[in-house]
Amino acid sequence: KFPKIHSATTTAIPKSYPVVGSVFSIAANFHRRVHWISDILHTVPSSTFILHRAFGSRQVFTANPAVVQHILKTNFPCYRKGHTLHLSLGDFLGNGIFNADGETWKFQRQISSHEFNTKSLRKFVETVVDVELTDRLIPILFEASRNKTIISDFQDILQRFTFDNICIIAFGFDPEYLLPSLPETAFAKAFDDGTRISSVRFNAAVPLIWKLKKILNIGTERRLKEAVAEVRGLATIIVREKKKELIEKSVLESVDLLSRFLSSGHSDEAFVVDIVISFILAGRDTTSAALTWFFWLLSKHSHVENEILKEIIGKSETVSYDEVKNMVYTHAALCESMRLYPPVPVDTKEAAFNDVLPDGTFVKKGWRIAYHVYAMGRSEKIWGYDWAEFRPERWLSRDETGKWIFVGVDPYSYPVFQAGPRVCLGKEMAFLQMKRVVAGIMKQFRVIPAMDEAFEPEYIAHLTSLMKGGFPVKIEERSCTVQ
Ligand code: HEM
Repeated sequence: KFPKIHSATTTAIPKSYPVVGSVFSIAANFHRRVHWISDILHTVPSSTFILHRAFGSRQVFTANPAVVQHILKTNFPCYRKGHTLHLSLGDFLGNGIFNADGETWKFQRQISSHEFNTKSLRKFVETVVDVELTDRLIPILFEASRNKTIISDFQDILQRFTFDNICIIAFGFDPEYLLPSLPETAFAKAFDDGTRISSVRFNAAVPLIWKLKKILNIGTERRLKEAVAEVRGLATIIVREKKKELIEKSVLESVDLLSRFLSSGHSDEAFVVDIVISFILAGRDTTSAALTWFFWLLSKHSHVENEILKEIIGKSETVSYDEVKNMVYTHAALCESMRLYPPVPVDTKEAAFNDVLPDGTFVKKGWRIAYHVYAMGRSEKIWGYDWAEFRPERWLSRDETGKWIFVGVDPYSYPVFQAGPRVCLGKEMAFLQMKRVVAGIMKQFRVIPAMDEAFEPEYIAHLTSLMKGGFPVKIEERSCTVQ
């Protein structure tokens, strides 16, 4: 039993005033907005409510699977990224897939889906992930275990790992961010700032403030401008080099996403840069966040650790692509961990026309509507009385020989990867990467939190989630035995 997971409290829908709506409550809870909205959703019987923002703007929040299915699939044409997202994220993401609707989105989705076919995924695991694991991550963990030093932030190590991985997939460029010296790279730092400031814009209680700061070029808006210039500057250099490389090569040898877009006839630099930036955003902090919480939960649940070890023992030294695919229990444990700590806690759309949700809620054209992944993962209505337990077995059954079989759940009750036509393109890639990393680390090491036994880390989120303050750990070499 794991009782200390953030427990829901009864929280009423905030009071709304003329003109300013619930701006005071929104501002007061801004630092804990994910938990606050989640608590309200657990309190209201319909699991859906309308938040009144300033100047008549409205945002619907829901944790109801039937409503999620309606938004993401049944009435997909109505629920788009929309104006507010486009405006808030546009400076950083341009027209990249995360910020695109209609034909621009369709085109990017079509071309990039080739990057996720079986051949590309196998190559990703057997080259990109394996090399980074063997040459960079394992040596760092080995040094820490041998010298008995504390790794002050394992989350940072995992972020560096996934950043290198995704840059290779997206650009064919290795930023070498995970090195023993843990270098500062201007590109990664600028990327962080760009994401954080864009997310604050999107969630702002009074958007007029960031708009004024932008006009005056001060504070965070000034930093955003610099960060965007840095990210786009480097990305443009890489695009130009890649263009030259593709002219020199008689056949297409590169398999990165950038090469695919350039060879599909798209030479507009700004657009190709947009596409690549969205992919880096998609692939970097999502899997690192998932792995951070996974290793923390694992340290508190020895029976789960043992089951995973049983699955890993007997696999080849560098666990192969096919072996990784078949790690059923580990797959379930990752799903369970992301249920409680989803890498993307809230996802927002905007209504293109008036609509009525399946629960009767009226949605006016232009309103924002968000499905709350975090609240849904902690909903007793969806997961039952034991929702607070970390129990991978809820995703599994046994076949007649006693082997684990994975039993999925309806994606509208578990929209961790979204669902419907815009379901996450990198879902399979993410699982392969995470399972390969888990196997690689757990085969040799135990990851032990270097924090007080009773300390419960805090879940926070910008666009993706984070363990607040980082994850300090000790690393112990494992003699691979199952207790
Ligand atoms: C645990 C890891 C991951 C999680 C939980 C996750 C979750 C999500 C979610 C919730 C969305 C919907 C975002 C939105 O439209 O508002 C999404 C979209 C997307 N994801 Fe992932 N993601 C993960 C890893 C990855 C990876 C590794 C990649 C690629 C390298 C990737 C590529 C994408 C792309 C391209 C989209 C946009 C799809 C579209 O709009 O058609 N994701 N992901």
